[in-house]
Amino acid sequence: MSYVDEVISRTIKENPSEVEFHQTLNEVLKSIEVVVDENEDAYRRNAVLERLVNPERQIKFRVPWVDDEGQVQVNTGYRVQFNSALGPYKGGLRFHPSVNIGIIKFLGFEQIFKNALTRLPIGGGKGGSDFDPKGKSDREVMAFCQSFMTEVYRHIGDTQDVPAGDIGVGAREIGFLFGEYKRITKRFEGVLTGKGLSFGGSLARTEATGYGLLYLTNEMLKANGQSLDGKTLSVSGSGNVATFAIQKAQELGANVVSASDSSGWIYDPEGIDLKLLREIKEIRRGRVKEYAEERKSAEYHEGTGVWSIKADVALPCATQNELNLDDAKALVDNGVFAVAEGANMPTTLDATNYLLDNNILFAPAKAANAGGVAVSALEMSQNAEKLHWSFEEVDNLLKRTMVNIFSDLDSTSKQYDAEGNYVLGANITGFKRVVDAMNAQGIV
Ligand SMILES: NC(=O)C1=CN([C@@H]2O[C@H](COP(=O)(O)OP(=O)(O)OC[C@H]3O[C@@H](n4cnc5c(N)ncnc54)[C@H](O)[C@@H]3O)[C@@H](O)[C@H]2O)C=CC1
Ligand SMILES: O=C(O)CCC(=O)C(=O)O
Repeated sequence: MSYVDEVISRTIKENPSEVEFHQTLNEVLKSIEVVVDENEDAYRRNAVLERLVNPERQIKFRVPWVDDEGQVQVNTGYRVQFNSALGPYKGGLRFHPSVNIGIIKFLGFEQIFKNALTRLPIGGGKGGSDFDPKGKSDREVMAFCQSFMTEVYRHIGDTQDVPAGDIGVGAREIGFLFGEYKRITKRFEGVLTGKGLSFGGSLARTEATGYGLLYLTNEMLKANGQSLDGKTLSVSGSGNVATFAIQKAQELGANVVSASDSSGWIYDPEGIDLKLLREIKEIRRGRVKEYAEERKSAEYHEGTGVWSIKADVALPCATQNELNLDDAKALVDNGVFAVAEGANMPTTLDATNYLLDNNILFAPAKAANAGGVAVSALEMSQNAEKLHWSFEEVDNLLKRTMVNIFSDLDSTSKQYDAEGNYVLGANITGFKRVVDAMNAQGIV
């Protein structure tokens, strides 16, 4: 059995219920096998893969809070500090009822390589809770965030571990978490990113993941003789990533015809009216169904199925495993020629392989959505020097980062005789950077 296969099977055996973590382990480790084979003796002796797949630290804790009826509720909190070879642990917090240790570990493992791709000094981590902010009052969300921070503050800091948002954690939650950190520690520092602009947040962080996705997609299309101008785009999700992906795609001349949430999806052939969608999602905290009730050109469909739309480019921006093999077949049948992942691991492994086998341009999440964490790292820099940069400065650095990431994927895929396989390009580029740093730092 190869070293990679040994490590995959041992890790699965030791962590049997962590199915999403198994999925990313398979994707990443199988595509870097060629590099591992070249260095097998040294990697085995130094247990490089064993150290890579085992988090440096994982913290699980109780989060008790009081709801509006006076009832005590108890949720579970997690912070997985996966790898600090390149810098302080960095990665978001997810608040969603589906959260468990397997999901946080998959996200944390992906984050290691994503952060490496940005070339910025950030290690990989992730956290969250099975708390569901949906339907909770602001006071309940605050009570939860304060309780969460009461435990997690002792493990984080601006040079140790810097959490941020993810699903269910936006500006409101980051504000509550920051306030509690400051109260407990007496420190006003860049311990979280995605903060409000008046207390250390960076311009363009809110837009960064969605904008970055489009900058990278644009590069991928350009390198393959295509452009976004005049193309039809199907997008899933209607949260932070989807919103700013839609906005930038429209600015680049594309017609975006869909969005979704966990209840269903909308199809609007005249193009998504982003002002209406944002009003429903951000102000009313409503469902995408309301969009179709208010806009004549739109239809609403309950459940899944957003990938059955005829389009040129698809951008999954909702959640993991939202695009399966049947969806991938529908995309190919409907003429989609490019897929770029805004969400983390939205495409199942068999769907990814089907798309690659059918020569669909495919930008994997750890490259395509790295713009968010890249601007988070720029927020850390601004906090460290106690300065604010302009929107244009940050946006230009974001654009440059995404252009560089694509260039790295492209050249690595060519170097390993797999031109156009950006999954392999991303995994090998990220892996080499992390492992070089780990090796230089000794056995830690
Ligand atoms: N916010 C950020 O900066 C980054 C987010 N991501 C990833 O992007 C994805 C979306 O995150 P955000 O937009 O930040 O979260 P969000 O909480 O702002 O929005 C999530 C959206 O996905 C939808 N959704 C959730 N579960 C769904 C399901 N089962 N089916 C269909 N829709 C579903 C929700 O209704 C919501 O519209 C996640 O995979 C996240 O990990 C990745 C990089 C950075
Ligand atoms: O901005 C950050 O630190 C986190 C972003 C994130 O969670 C992600 O890239 O998945």
